[in-house]
Amino acid sequence: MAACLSAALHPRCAAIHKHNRGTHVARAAQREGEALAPPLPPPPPQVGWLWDKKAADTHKRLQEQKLRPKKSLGQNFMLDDNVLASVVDAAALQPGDLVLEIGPGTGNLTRHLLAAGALVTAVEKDYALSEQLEVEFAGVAEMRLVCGDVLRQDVHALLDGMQRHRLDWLASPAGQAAGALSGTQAAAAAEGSSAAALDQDVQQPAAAAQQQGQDGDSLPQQQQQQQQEQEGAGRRGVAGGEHPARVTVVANLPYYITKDCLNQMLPLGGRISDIYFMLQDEVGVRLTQADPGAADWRVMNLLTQYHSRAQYLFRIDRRKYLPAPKVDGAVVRFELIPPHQRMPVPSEPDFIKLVKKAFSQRRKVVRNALRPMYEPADVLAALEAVGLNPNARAQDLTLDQFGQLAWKLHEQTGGSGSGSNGEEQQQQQQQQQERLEAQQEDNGGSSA
Ligand SMILES: C[S@@+](CC[C@H](N)C(=O)[O-])C[C@H]1O[C@@H](n2cnc3c(N)ncnc32)[C@H](O)[C@@H]1O
Repeated sequence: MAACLSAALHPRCAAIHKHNRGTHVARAAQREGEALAPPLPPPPPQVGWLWDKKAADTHKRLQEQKLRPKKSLGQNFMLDDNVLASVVDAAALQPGDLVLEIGPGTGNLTRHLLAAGALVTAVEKDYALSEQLEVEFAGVAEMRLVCGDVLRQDVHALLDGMQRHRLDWLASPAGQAAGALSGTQAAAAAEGSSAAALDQDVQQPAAAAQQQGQDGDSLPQQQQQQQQEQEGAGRRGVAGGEHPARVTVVANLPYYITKDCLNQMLPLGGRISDIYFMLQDEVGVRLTQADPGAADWRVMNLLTQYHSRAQYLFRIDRRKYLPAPKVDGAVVRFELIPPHQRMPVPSEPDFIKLVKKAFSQRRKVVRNALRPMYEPADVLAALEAVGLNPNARAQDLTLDQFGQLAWKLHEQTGGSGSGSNGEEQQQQQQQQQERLEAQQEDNGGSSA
């Protein structure tokens, strides 16, 4: 059997990786259809440097550091290592996978991610906690810390930095030994891989690794453009440097930034494969179980469905957090859909604008809510043409129905009703054409 990555990792991680090796190789074998060796038992929590600090001791450690949880930063630390282990287990990380962690806090989740062999980039807004993390993880080649507000990051630059981190790491003794695993990993990676070419930004990294304080408003357009360039990038890489590696986002989120983080990350399918968010239970239920026609069918449901397949994984008792919030938590997985696999629409930015506008005045029927983007008479004609109730409200429509409405309005108005200028429209049509071509290629060249 090929040498294990874990043996070459930071020596203090070795004991934990010895366990993980069994689990990861077993998963790879499972994908190859081989007989499975019985999985190893979970590691005793005290083993190794990573477990010198238990999540349950968070309160004591904060006291020693003369720190208190900050409500303003949504600091509800997870005290139960079993919950954290379940989150990381659900993410089925392979050694060498890239993980973006939002809000590492006291590092409780971070330790589990590192123990799974991930290369972690963690963004923490709290300066005092960042200082502690810097000390704790000093010299750990698998860990990068960014002190800043995740919502103000240029996420593409952040992701580029993560891929460079991996290339640097692969060139290090730890990564070199990991290369010996590539045969097994490649087999595991084959599932879901789109055999993509190396993304240029990985070879020629963008100049800025992070731009704290950057105007957040300018990001979506830039993200969108880069996203188009990244279309087709592989979801999973192998241990070698030829492909961008799979990126997973994992976070125990401050509840109050959940929506903003989803808006920021959901459109990044193609660069990010999955997101595992620990969020408010009620939000998790709503995002994954609400149906059209119900009061809790909101714009975020449509955007979530458009960009991802969301799955409620499990509930978390509020008493497992420090301090305990007023509501329970939950873990939700968002499997991101790459741009060319999303539901086809005439123009993605216009489609999103249309959905948001339709929901902006929930009590109004869609044809009135969409004013002045579209004339009510045009909307009425479009609704009737696609067989929808002319008095439909936004919360009555499914994602598909919004798609049909967008196409019909586009056909009727030639796209002019959306307020786009001609140049934008041309660009959007070209992007749509490229998307269709990519889709046809995915379907083996058939135009069906
Ligand atoms: C719910 S706590 C989770 C801490 C740790 N991951 C855990 O599971 O115990 C949220 C963390 O996110 C950090 N945070 C809050 N807002 C942030 C932001 N905008 N960007 C990055 N980190 C943020 C907080 O300081 C805190 O450490």
